[in-house]
Amino acid sequence: MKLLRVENLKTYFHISEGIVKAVDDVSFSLDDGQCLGLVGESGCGKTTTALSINRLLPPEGIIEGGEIYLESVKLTVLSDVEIRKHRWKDVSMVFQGAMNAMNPVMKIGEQIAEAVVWHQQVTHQQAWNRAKELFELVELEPGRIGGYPHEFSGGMKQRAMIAMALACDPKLVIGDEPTTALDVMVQAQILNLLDRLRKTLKMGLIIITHDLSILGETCDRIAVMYAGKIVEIGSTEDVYDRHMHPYTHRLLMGFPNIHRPKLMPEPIPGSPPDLIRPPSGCRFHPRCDYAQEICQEQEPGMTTAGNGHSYACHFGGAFNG
Ligand SMILES: Nc1ncnc2c1ncn2[C@@H]1O[C@H](COP(=O)(O)OP(=O)(O)OP(=O)(O)O)[C@@H](O)[C@H]1O
Repeated sequence: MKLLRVENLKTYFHISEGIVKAVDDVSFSLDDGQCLGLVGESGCGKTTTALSINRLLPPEGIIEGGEIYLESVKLTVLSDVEIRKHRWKDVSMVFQGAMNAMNPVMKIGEQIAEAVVWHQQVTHQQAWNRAKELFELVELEPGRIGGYPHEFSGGMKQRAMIAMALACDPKLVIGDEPTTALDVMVQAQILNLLDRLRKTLKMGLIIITHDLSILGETCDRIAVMYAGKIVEIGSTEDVYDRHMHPYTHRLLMGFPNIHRPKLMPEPIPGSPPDLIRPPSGCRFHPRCDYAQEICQEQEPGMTTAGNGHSYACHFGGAFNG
């Protein structure tokens, strides 16, 4: 059975300037134990997708259409009280920058134990024992459990945040930019840790990032988002080596790549569009080197390239010459 199914999700923010179509008809799924990378530039709707799954949207954010299923539970129809039973226990999130929001005057171990008490009916002693188990699970030195946040490096704090997310043995963990503030070596260690945990705990994992180049070792599949839509999705190999969407191509060119070490990273000219008034047709057309008239006029549907690989482009693969 699929662990997660997101079907035609539309999440819009209603603000005084208009309606921000942050997630606009997004579909993807995740098998048990699988890791999916959700990638795209800032503002393309990645976090809104994750917050929709967890139903943690601010009041102006409304799920206007589509469904989200966790196994057979339709998360989109649950009341606020019902969804709380699933948060942390079934789906938990490691939030962007959360490691900087730790309580500076509380021992890290106590902060993990507090997360356990918050979500499970256990005594303080049981919570402390669980915190010790979680501490070891995320490969922090047991002797450091009485330390304070300022005594921990960024990578160690991020491990502690992951321990909190695992407090209730979730079926799915969503890491929103879990490595962004960390240096390259520590980034790789945290991604390896998440990958190991996913395999030992048999949980699903979604990694949200703007950096497509970090997902290769960890993810089974990658979904590329642009301006509120998934523009390409497929196995990691297909997205890296046989991608068809010009946006995926430009994202890959934007980061240093061990396969083409002599080439300098090239940023994508321009910036993602305003999602209150997105461009007509293909939303990427104003920034696309291969755009033709049809791209302004018609939104491309998803073209299937086999093996679960599909892309939304009228001229898929045009950059190959
Ligand atoms: N509370 C809000 N009110 C209005 N617009 C919002 C709100 N939250 C997000 N948005 C808008 O929704 C769009 C998608 O934002 P989102 O944070 O989901 O993107 P993202 O890809 O996760 O980017 P980042 O990596 O910067 O978090 C953006 O245009 C953003 O400005």
